[in-house]
Amino acid sequence: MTRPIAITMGDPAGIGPEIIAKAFAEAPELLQGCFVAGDVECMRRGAALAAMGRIALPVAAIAASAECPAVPPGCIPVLPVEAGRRPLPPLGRVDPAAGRAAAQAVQWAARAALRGEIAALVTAPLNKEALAAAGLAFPGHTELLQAEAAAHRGMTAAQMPVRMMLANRELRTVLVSIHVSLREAIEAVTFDNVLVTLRIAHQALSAALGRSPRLGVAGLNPHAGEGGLFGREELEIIAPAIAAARGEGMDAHGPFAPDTVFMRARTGEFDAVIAMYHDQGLIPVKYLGVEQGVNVTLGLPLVRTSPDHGTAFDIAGTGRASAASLIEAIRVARQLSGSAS
Ligand SMILES: NC(=O)C1=CN([C@@H]2O[C@H](COP(=O)(O)OP(=O)(O)OC[C@H]3O[C@@H](n4cnc5c(N)ncnc54)[C@H](O)[C@@H]3O)[C@@H](O)[C@H]2O)C=CC1
Ligand SMILES: NCC(=O)COP(=O)(O)O
Repeated sequence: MTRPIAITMGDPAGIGPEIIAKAFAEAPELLQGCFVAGDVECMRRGAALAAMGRIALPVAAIAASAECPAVPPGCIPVLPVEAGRRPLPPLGRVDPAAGRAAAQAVQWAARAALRGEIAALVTAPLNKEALAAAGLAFPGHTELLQAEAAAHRGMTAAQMPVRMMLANRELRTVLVSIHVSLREAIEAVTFDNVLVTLRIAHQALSAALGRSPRLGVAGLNPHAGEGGLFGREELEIIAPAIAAARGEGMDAHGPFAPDTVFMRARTGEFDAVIAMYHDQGLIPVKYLGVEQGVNVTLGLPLVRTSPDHGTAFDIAGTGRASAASLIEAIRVARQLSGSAS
């Protein structure tokens, strides 16, 4: 039997519940066998927003993921992950209770995936300020999932390196560092971090593509340092890491000027670009359209995807949020987990 896919509710003060309900309404076949890990009342509010005055999809509480197939089509199955009822958090602002609820859903789904109960988890966005306000020490899903997976295997987080990949149908980028200041990100451009990023990207994309991926590596500095005129990280750190990766049999190239390497990948020269820090890699993908991008965590012993956007507090409660990126994330989770719809 195909195992179900859990969609975590995200921060209930944001657009998560609304876009999940829209995904159930707009892509019913793809969503078959999916259930929401979260809160029933938050999902009912999301379903009402998604319906925009029409009849909202019904929300059915389930007690276990195994009950998912018994829920009739056209109904949103929700597995409550927190005991008892809480007041609905206000929409569109940072709220510690909402941050806690979002984190509990992710923790529940991570553990269910690690014990093999679900095929994959697709995470609706959470708000990092709300997560911190709730007292959680993780900057985002990526680090939280890394900690859960490492603990499950009896390892430290450092022993289970993970990387963020953002991808759409034209471009993939894998990041050397994620949620740190730009100053720290520059410090994180080390031989080991670049080589580990190449290894993780190579392994994940080899499995996905069925061949060795062509990896283009961005430089850190303008013009990839212009032979040392604008910085020496390319000469002293990035090029040696690429040479080591090539020595391990990877099809890695660069470092290339960061302002043109994405264009080169998009026109087919590389399967993915290794970006030296968060914004270097995410801006090109997001600029191609927030509705297309999917965030995939590489290096975990589970499948996790997510839309490429955040909680969009500015439009929460207006009914204007697009479910396109979430639907794409569910499609990719199905592909990666081999779970047919
Ligand atoms: N996977 C996740 O959990 C992610 C969480 N975040 C978090 O979300 C919070 C807000 O981040 P922002 O930088 O404001 O980015 P954001 O992606 O939430 O919003 C940026 C802009 O895009 C619009 N937008 C986003 N998603 C949309 C959608 N589905 N339909 C229509 N318009 C949409 C928003 O209205 C806003 O104008 C932060 O706490 C951030 O850390 C950000 C990215 C991913
Ligand atoms: N900018 C992407 C982002 O912040 C998503 O982070 P995560 O929650 O997937 O770790």
